[in-house]
Amino acid sequence: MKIAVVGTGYVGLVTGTCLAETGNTVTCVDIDQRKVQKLQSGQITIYEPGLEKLFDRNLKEERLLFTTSLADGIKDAEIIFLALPTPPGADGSADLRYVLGVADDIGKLLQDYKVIIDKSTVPVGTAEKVHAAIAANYKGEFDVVSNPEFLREGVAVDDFMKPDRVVIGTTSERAQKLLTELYAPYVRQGNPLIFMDERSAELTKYAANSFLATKISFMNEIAQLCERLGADVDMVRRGIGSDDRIGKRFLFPGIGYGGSCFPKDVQALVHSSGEADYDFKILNAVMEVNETQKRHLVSKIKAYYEGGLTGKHFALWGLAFKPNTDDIREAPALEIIDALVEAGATVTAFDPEAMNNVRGVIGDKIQYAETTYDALEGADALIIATEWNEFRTPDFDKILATLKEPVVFDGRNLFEVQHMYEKGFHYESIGRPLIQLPKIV
Ligand SMILES: NC(=O)c1ccc[n+]([C@@H]2O[C@H](COP(=O)([O-])OP(=O)(O)OC[C@H]3O[C@@H](n4cnc5c(N)ncnc54)[C@H](O)[C@@H]3O)[C@@H](O)[C@H]2O)c1
Ligand SMILES: O=c1ccn([C@@H]2O[C@H](COP(=O)(O)OP(=O)(O)O[C@H]3O[C@H](CO)[C@@H](O)[C@H](O)[C@H]3O)[C@@H](O)[C@H]2O)c(=O)[nH]1
Repeated sequence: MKIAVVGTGYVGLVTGTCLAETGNTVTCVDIDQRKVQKLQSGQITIYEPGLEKLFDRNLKEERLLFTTSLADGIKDAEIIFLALPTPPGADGSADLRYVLGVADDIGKLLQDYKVIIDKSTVPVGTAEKVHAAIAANYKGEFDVVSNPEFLREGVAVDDFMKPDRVVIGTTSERAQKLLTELYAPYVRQGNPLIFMDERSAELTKYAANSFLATKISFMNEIAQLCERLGADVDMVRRGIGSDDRIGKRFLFPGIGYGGSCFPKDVQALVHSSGEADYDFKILNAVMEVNETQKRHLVSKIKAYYEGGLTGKHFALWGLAFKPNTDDIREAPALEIIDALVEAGATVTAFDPEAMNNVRGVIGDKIQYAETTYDALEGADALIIATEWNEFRTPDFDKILATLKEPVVFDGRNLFEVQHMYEKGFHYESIGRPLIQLPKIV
């Protein structure tokens, strides 16, 4: 099939590349000229494991094309995906200006039947707005479908190629037929294509993200309780996760959820609820708990250094909002940095992929290390903010030998508490017992 993908950011590039991989010809459109030039010249613009190989192959075989011209991009396409940003507005609502702006442009360009698919995360009723924006300028037949994307950064290729499910919101039989054909190679393993109306599909996306965020905030509160009651959240997690009804995944406490989706989507659903005259109480609490959790590790650090943080120097492992991505949107590590610097401390950070992005945003507010161990030079303590695999089995003796004092604040519970104690560390993590060593400060 001939496909256009409008918006070549994270979702657009993964969608375009994975659709080309099964033999479709995909033209990706973006207004960012530099991005398009880079992609045309064969340089991938995001770090996503496994994507580059597919990108190279499909670019070389001319199934994957890039342009800044919407008219050229959609001219021959049967299907147009919108993978445009929907950032939070000042009031928390999803900003639809990009989606509706492009819909308006598409309306001026359409000449024959096409299916316009909304892959962006958008509030209930957006498919109708997109339809109206196109219909204002185009009087022929077309369909607008809500087809939310559930991929996770870091495993996005697998999530797209072998999705748990594909949700398709449309009541048009013609669009259903086309999308059944398009997605056939991806749902071969028996995972379902779930058809529903547009509004339910739009809400499904927000419900999924909000439910997962709720799971995380719930576990962060259990972790808070563990710290107060002398229980171990790792044990509680295993104890409840083995019940199929609860499930093992997304039960990891930490430094709060971040990334480009959960914070904005929970906020947007709360806003939509308000507009529908409904107070979504659970989600308000989920957001409040997350804000508290983002400050929790720094609270522990401040409590440890009774004399204050002025003049203290910290090594920070991890900047990306989660491992296997260079994405730093709403990364909790950035809030930790702000709080430490504000309290008079200095920071040297290391992240395997995200340092360039961080440099672009906060510049020399912190120092950047070449390796995990370089970051430790001259530091009073180590702080862990992202659970990259390479941080999981470090050379503890080297850490002991390099840090000024053997102190580790771990926001991701990477190490065994007992092991750290035996090694001689003062080790604080989230929701687990603290085995007290004599204070060093
Ligand atoms: N990032 C994820 O993991 C993820 C997963 C599922 C769903 N989503 C949703 O998908 C949508 C896109 O997210 P993203 O992370 O890919 O965003 P992004 O910011 O990475 O990419 C958006 C792209 O759209 C381009 N763009 C903006 N205006 C344009 C226009 N008028 N014409 C053409 N291109 C234009 C931008 O230049 C940018 O390259 C959002 O609604 C998001 O909530 C994201
Ligand atoms: O047990 C857990 C699991 C995750 N997180 C945090 O939650 C955030 C989000 O993680 P994850 O969901 O893995 O990352 P995203 O790539 O943002 O993916 C989410 O957001 C996407 C955009 O909407 C959706 O498509 C995905 O299905 C949804 O998982 C990160 O800060 C994680 O550190 C935890 O704190 N504990």
